[in-house]
Amino acid sequence: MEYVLIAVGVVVILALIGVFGLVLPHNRRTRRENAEPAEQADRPAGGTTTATAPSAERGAAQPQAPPSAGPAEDTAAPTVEEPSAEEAVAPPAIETPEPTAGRLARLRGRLAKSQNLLGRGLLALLSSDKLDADTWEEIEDSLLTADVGVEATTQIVERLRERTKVLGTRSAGELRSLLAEELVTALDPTLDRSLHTAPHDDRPAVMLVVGVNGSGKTTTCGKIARVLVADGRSVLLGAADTFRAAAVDQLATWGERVGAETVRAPEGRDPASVAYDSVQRGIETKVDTVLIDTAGRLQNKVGLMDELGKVKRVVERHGPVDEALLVLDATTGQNGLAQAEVFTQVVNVSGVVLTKLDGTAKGGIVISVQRKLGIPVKLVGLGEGPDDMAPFDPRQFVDALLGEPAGTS
Ligand SMILES: Nc1nc2c(ncn2[C@@H]2O[C@H](COP(=O)(O)OP(=O)(O)OP(=O)(O)O)[C@@H](O)[C@H]2O)c(=O)[nH]1
Repeated sequence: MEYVLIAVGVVVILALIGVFGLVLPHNRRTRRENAEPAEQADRPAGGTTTATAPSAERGAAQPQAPPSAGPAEDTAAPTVEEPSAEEAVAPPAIETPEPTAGRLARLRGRLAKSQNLLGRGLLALLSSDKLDADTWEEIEDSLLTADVGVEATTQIVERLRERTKVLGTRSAGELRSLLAEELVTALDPTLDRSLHTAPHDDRPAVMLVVGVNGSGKTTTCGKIARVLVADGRSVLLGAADTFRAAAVDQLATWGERVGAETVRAPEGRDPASVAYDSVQRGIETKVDTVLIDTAGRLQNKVGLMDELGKVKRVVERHGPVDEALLVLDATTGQNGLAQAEVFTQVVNVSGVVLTKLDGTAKGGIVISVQRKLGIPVKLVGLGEGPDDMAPFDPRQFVDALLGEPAGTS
């Protein structure tokens, strides 16, 4: 009997070992098998995306992950972002933009970097005990470093030299006003800097916004819409930058914030037709101004310029473009200027918007842009905030650089 019980026990133990021996390895295998395709998926999928950033590779391997705001947005298969039920019903709060008058004075602190180099730096040099050759050289260097450009620098220095010689006493107040006068003259205060945004009898004014990508074009369109709304105009936005879905969404969001409609089309659609439809819609809804954001990819210059030319021609079937604004990034300095000239060959640029002046000490770029292109700077961008854009005024700008006029010393 004992032998029978022992035999039964052995059989039971062997049976249990058999069961776990099969089950446990199987579980381990299952996890590994599950893991393997995911690991493998990383490799080929990462290779097919255009972006090389790791985040883009992860995005491809994990389709359930939310779309990142990084380079993955540029891939050929955009994620359709359906608004949630809440977003769909919640009416967007309409904001009241700040009035434009006095914005440059209010935002003067944003010019801190240029104030140091062009303002305080030059004033300190001019106030030196001896205005000898070395000091004049330093003054010249400061102007060149601030991107004023060779021609304008030579002119400013020559005139300052002459006038300080004629002027016997050199008080701080006198030097400040001398420098201010020369800088204002270099900025040509006689240029027409008004924005042509008044509607015609039968159609809205049309404004085209052009420039290389990353210069701040879409942001600028949004800020200009706010400037126009603040000045009492009704606005419609045309999202003709159909290369980047995110740019279209970005523009629509700017529009919603000030109650402006945005005409948009699926990614990749002909920008000229979006631009045409925008003006058509503007005529139907009787808005004052239609503001059209365009694409600025420079990888293929000929293609881009052909496209821009087409946008302009097609829009002009409704009537002439009233304002073509070229957006330039102030931080790119003289390089940006070379790119800018290409745009002026295709579009009759009527004004420049100089963005990111808050991020550079090279505020003198305003002078060289105007000289080189022969086009007035009409607006300046002074930050990322929605109302961080100001109409450009040479005197206010120079006052902001030099600080309040000093009392006589
Ligand atoms: N500091 C600062 N940043 C700015 C200013 N204007 C725009 N930007 C920033 O510049 C970046 C690029 O702006 P976008 O408006 O997307 O540029 P874009 O030219 O439309 O670029 P694409 O749509 O790729 O063609 C954003 O981060 C903006 O917030 C400015 O005046 N100052």
